Amino acid sequence: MAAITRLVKRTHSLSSVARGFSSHAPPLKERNVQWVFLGCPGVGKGTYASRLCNLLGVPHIATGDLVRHELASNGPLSSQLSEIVNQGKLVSDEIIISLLSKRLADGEAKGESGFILDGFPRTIKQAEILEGVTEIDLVVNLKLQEEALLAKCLGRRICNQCGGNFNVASISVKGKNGHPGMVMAPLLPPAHCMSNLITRADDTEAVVKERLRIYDEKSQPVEEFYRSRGKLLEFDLPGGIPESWPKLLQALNLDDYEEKQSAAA
Ligand SMILES: Nc1ncnc2c1ncn2[C@@H]1O[C@H](COP(=O)(O)OP(=O)(O)O)[C@@H](O)[C@H]1O
Repeated sequence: MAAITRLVKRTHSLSSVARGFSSHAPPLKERNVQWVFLGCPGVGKGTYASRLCNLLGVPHIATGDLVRHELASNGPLSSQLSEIVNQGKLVSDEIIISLLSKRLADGEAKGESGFILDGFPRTIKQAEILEGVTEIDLVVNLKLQEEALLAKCLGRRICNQCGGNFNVASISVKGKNGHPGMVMAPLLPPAHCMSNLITRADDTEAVVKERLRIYDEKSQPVEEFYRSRGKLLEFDLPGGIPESWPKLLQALNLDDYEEKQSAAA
């Protein structure tokens, strides 16, 4: 705790996060969900978190997107950030908290309520800071067999016009050690995006391997942090989106919710 207090004193980060989050969060029934998505690079946190956000009407806040946005802005942090991100390392807690607190404060000014955080917290220190300022209702830990993770990262493509996320990898993992095999079809872009596809600079084999190593070292302990608080929902992805999405909704008790939403639409 002292270390966090020091971090906070040095960066004033706690007060700025607290400004971003409502410090006196209303009881759960009166506010939207405050969830966290954990999982290795390539697991699909962004895909499932953003689908759930559309369903639940809460913002999808991905710290990786905040970092990429800052990088693209060519602001004072850009060159420092590009070096860190392109080596697959983690950005400092200080920088990430300042980006996140600004995003939360901007959202609050626009009347946003609730969130799904994707890619945060990634260290125990970040988890402790978050715990100090707001209540997290649920932490979803997405899991996928390791063999599929690298292929999924290498297959990722983004349309530089519409911002859509796609995946050109066709993945087939053989069953072993009691795990069933799985097939994941590519998520191909529509024809008009084809010529606009780009690959993230940090989705090269060497950098993805380093990100996976850093996940094991720094982020896996965050799973235990939430497990010990009874907040962790483990979810083994059974395949691609068509197989996984309905099962994830079931696991979250939202299968009815989706039907009601589409009936109301
Ligand atoms: N919470 C965080 N703490 C530190 N660095 C972060 C955090 N979130 C994102 N980053 C930085 O942004 C990069 C991209 O993040 P992200 O898009 O979440 O990638 P991934 O596919 O590895 O989950 C990370 O490799 C890291 O450098």
